[in-house]
Amino acid sequence: MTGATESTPGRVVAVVPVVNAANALTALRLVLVPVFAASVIMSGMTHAGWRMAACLIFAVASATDLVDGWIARRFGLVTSVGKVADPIADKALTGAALVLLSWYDQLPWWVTALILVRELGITGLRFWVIRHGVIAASRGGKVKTALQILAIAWYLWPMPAALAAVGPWIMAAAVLVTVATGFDYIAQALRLRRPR
Ligand SMILES: O=P(O)(O)OC[C@H](O)CO
Repeated sequence: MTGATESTPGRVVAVVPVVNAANALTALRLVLVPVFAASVIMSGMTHAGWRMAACLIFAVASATDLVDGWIARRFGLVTSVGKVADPIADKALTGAALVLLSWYDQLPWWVTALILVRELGITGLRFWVIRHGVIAASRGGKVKTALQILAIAWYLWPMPAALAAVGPWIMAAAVLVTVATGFDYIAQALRLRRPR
């Protein structure tokens, strides 16, 4: 699909189509969430084969997070819809994974609750300031998502106890960055809402 070009007196504004490859990958990530959840449920976190399948689906869905951002920047397909939808798709995927891990007693509920409160709160914050500007994912936000993905994949993949014991440490790092970047976004939102 090609982008249209819109002219206004004195300036030319390129209009990027909302239906583009980058946003399609974001949508694919959302579609993979129930497929991933079904495979975790099939595993009951006890069946090694289903756990591996769940982990691989989770990895593919997470990889779309890297690729959609790269495509959007490389081919000039950055849209406001994409900037808002991308973090929402990430949160749907990691949120589903965290809830399922807690449901199957792999992760304390307070960890899942803390991360979900931050993720849903920041999504709400993005809509609260949307009239003033878009809060795009920051570098810290991307590090946070990468840590969450690594930690979740670690919990999902069946492995010997000595290796599995590393998982909580990765999750602890993810929690710290999740909270710290949450405060950073709050500061950004307050700056955007400040009367000029
Ligand atoms: O920390 P957030 O809410 O900006 O989310 C970051 C995104 O998940 C990165 O793709």
